Amino acid sequence: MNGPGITEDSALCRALSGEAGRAFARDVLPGYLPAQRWFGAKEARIGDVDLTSFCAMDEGDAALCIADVALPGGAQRYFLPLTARTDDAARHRIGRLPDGPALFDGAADMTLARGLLQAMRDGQTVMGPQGGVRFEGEGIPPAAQMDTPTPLAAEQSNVSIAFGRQVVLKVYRRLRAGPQPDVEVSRHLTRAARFAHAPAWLGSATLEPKDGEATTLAAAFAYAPNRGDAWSHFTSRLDAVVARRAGPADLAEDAALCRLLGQRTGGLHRALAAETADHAFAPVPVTRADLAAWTAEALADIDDALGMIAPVARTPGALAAVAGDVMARGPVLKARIERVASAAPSGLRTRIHGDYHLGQVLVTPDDDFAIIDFEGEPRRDLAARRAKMSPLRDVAGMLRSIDYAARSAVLRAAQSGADPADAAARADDWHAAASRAFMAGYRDEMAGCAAAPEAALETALLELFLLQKAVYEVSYELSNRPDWAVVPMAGVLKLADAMSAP
Ligand SMILES: Nc1ncnc2c1ncn2[C@@H]1O[C@H](COP(=O)(O)OP(=O)(O)O)[C@@H](O)[C@H]1O
Ligand SMILES: O=P(O)(O)O[C@H]1O[C@H](CO)[C@@H](O[C@H]2O[C@H](CO)[C@@H](O)[C@H](O)[C@H]2O)[C@H](O)[C@H]1O
Repeated sequence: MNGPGITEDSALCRALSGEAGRAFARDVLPGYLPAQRWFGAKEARIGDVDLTSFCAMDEGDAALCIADVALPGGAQRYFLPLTARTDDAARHRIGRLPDGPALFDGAADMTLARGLLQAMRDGQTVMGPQGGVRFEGEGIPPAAQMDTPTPLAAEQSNVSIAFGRQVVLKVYRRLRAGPQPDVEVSRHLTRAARFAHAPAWLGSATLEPKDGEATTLAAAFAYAPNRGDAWSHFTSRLDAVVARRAGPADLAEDAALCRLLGQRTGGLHRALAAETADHAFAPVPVTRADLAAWTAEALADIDDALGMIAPVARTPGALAAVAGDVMARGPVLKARIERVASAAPSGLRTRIHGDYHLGQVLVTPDDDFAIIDFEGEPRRDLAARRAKMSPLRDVAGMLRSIDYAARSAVLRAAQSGADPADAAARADDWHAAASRAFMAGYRDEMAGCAAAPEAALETALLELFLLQKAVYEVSYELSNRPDWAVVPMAGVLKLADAMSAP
C-alpha cells in the first residue's frame, strides 16, 4: 500500500524514463558524478550512464533513481534520488532535464528525508515497472512527533541526516547487490546479541529490482547522543599534550578512556562471537587454511604497496628518505609475517566491524562510546565485507588509528613552529600509554571468549594485521592525501623496529 506521498509513477518518473532522462544521463551526469566525494572512480573515464527511476515520492516532485555507470574496471551503481525542487537549491543543483525542470540531489532534500522515514515507519511497498522499493521500520516516531531533519557535518561516503536527537537517516550512495552489512550487523547486534553500545536499527528502504538482487538504499538508526567522535576527542587532547598544556590528570583520564574503548571493543567482539542459528553470524573455528590465506593476502598487499612506494623513494622530496627506509625493510617484514601461515590455529572467525577506527566511535556525554558504521571498508567488495574474520583485524585498525592520532598531532605541532623532536617524544609517550590501556581493556573483556586466539597467535596475527593496515594506509594516502603518507610510513618503520627487537 502506498502512502500519500508515494506513487509508482509520476510526470517526473516518465520524463526520466524517456528521451529527456537519457539525455540527462548522457550529457549531465558524466560531468557531475566525478566531482562528488562519494563517487568511487574519480580518475576513471566514464562510459555510458544509465538512469533508472524506480518510484515517485513527495507527490511526484521526487524520484528514487539508480545511476549505473560504465567504467573501465567494471560498472558501478549509485543511488541518485532526484528532486524537481529542493530545500537548498543553490548547492545541490545537478542540471536541467531537457525541456523540463532543474533537478537537484534528493539526498540533500529534507522533505524527501522526511518522506523516506515516514515510508519506513508505515511499512510501505511501491511497485513500478522496473521493480519495487520496500520500506520497513520499527520504533520510528510518527511524523508529527519527529524533530526537524538536519544534514550531519560534511558529506562522507554516504549522507547522514539527524532528526533532532531521535533518528539518524543514512542515505547510501554506492550500491552493491546483496545485504548491506551496516543494516545486517546493526540489526543483529541490537536485536539478537543485545549489544548496548551501537545504535539500534530502526528501518530500511530496500530496492528490489525486477532483474537482480535486492540492495539497501537508505536506513534509519537510533540517534546516539554524543560530543563528537573519538578522533576529534583524542586529537584535540593530543594537541594539548604536545604543547605541554596537559597535566598528569589529563593523561590518566585519556588512558582510562582508552581502556574503556578496549573494553567496548571486546564487548562488540563477544557479541559477534555469540552462538546463533543465523548462518551469516554463526562463528567458525580459525583453520590452517585461514591462516595461510590471511598471510598470502597480506603479502600481496605489501607487494602492492611497495610497488607504489618505490617511485616515491626515487623522487627527491621530503618523503624520499622514509620511503627508502620502508623499501629496505620490505624483505624482513615479509619474512616475519610468513610465520603466521605455519602457526597453530586457535580462536574463532566471526563477523567484525571491518572499518574500525577512532572516527567510527562516538564519545557519549557520560564518557562512554557508541560504535557506528558497520558498512566495512567501502572499497572492498561485498563478499569480503561480509566475510567472517579474525576480530584482531578490528583491533589492529584501532591501534593504527591511535598511532595516526599521535602522529597527526606531531605534524600539526611542526606546522605551527614547535620543536618536532619534543612534540614527537610527547606524542610517543601518549601513544604508548593509550595503546597499552586499549589492549588491557580489550584483553580483560575478551578473557575466556572462544573467539580470542592463544597468546602466541594473537601476537603474530596482530603484527600481520597491523602491517597490512599500515601498507593499505600508505597506498590510500599516496593516492588521496600525499601529505599524510609519512604517517603510515613511519608506522611501518615502527612495526619493523618492534619486530626486530630481541
Ligand atoms: N546513530 C548515530 N547517532 C549520532 N550520530 C551519528 C549516528 N550515525 C552517524 N552519525 C554521525 O554521522 C557521521 C557519519 O556517519 P557514518 O555512519 O560514519 O557515515 P559514512 O558511512 O558516510 O562514513 C558520524 O561521524 C556521526 O557524526
Ligand atoms: O572513511 P573511509 O572509509 O573513506 O576510510 C578511508 O579514509 C580514512 C581517512 O578519512 C582512512 O583512515 C586513516 O586516517 C584516519 C584519520 O583521518 C585514521 O583514524 C585511520 O586510522 C586511518 O586508517 C582510511 O584508512 C581510508 O580507508
